[in-house]
Amino acid sequence: MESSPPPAEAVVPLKSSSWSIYGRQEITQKYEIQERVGSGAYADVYKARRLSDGLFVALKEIHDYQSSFREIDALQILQNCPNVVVLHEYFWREGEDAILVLEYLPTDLASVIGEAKKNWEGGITVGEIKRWMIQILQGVDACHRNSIVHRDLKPSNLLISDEGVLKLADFGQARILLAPGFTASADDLQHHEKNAPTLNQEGTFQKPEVISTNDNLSQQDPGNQEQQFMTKEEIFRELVEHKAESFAIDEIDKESNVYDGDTSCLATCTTGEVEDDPLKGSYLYELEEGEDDRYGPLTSCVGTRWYRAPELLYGSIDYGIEIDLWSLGCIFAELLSLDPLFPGTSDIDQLSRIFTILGNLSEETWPGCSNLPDYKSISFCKVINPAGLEAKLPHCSPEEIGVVRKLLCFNPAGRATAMELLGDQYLNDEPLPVATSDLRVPSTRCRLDEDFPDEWNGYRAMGSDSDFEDFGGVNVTKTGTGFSVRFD
Ligand SMILES: Nc1ncnc2c1ncn2[C@@H]1O[C@H](COP(=O)(O)OP(=O)(O)OP(=O)(O)O)[C@@H](O)[C@H]1O
Repeated sequence: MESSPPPAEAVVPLKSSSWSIYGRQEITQKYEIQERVGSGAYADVYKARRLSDGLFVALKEIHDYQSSFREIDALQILQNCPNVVVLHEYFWREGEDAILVLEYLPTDLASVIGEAKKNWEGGITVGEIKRWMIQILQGVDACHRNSIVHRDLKPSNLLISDEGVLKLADFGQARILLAPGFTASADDLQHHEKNAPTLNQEGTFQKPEVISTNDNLSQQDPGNQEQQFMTKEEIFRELVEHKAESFAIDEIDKESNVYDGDTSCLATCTTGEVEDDPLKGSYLYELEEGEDDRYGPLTSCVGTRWYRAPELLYGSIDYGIEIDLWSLGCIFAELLSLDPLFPGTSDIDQLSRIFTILGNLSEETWPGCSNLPDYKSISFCKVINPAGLEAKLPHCSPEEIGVVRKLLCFNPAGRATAMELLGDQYLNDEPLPVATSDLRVPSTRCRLDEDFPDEWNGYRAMGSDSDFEDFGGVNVTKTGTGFSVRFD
């Protein structure tokens, strides 16, 4: 707990009395607001000090009902996970924005990568990379074991404490894939967490939980008594059932006009772009005249394209935890190379970049992919010689590339789970992961717009989907059934 006041320069309040949070008496009675630290698509985040004990917190004011609901729900379920941001309390009344009181985390993985690229000779060491990976995997594993799919994993949503502890944050797009008959009471969830399976040396899942939160992976507690094993197939079967249940919930949401933040590539267009969108016919939820569009899909998911799984780019609404695993592959590649792996400027450009490296998505690489909603609307010319991950990760060892490859598999069922990767030989081989306390942590958050203007332009462009002028090296033509993309 922080008790002493921060250095003067850290509290220079970037304040405006017009901030709506000042109108919330229940907040100002308990917290002293210090500065605004971030603004996202749905929320403003402030650094504040709890008056009772001086603890620094982040106040997240969420302007969207659905996001508030999702974030609170997910964080309550994950409250005991050391690699997920702590929700201290929340304030939410009918007709008002929700305010979440979160633990304050001064930096994030995007800043580590930015700092390493700019100032660290030799980049991030292998031992550091492994420790970051382990922490990310433990956070993602906790989500997935609780049937939560995060849906927006990216380096800037992986927040980091001064001590180097990494925590998953921004659960505004998370979905809880409920098991039939599973009610998420606090007791159930603690029990679920405690008894969740983990991977053992033989590649089967073992109960109860033995993954250590200690620094040394090899010091896991061997003393578990109960020996129940589940195969990967059994775990996936369970998750497929959860997926079906979740889909039913999406339908219910739709009927009650509480829209899901659709994560298909189409969801990233702005309203003005809809008319020009080649895949317009596939929009999931088109607004009726006079309908409230606050929760509509058209503004959701902006800013996540670089980490988005191919099935989402092709408009899948029948997906599960595997979309997070694709994002993990992109994040790990970025940790290794310090550059985003697939920095697409539009969704079609995103797919083009993926295919240029990995080869085309086809029935051979993923049987059944031709049933994806937008698969037939757009055809990509065959990439004769895919460049391969080696071309994007030229300084990486085969083992490092192997870890990324296990995640960037077209067929979602073929992607390694977080549990499996935690047991991966790569993480247990020399050089071993450094201790968390030995990780280098930047003292501030990297401002992408200031530190990396080129990348920032790319991030900004992520909001637009239909701008064919953005295509570099890709030729798009209209066909009878949709569009065809040729690589120049
Ligand atoms: N617990 C926290 N501690 C410190 N800063 C935080 C915390 N949570 C969020 N922030 C900052 O606020 C920014 C916006 O928060 P967040 O990503 O949760 O909101 P969002 O509206 O869902 O964003 P996005 O549009 O990126 O998805 C983050 O990028 C981060 O800089």
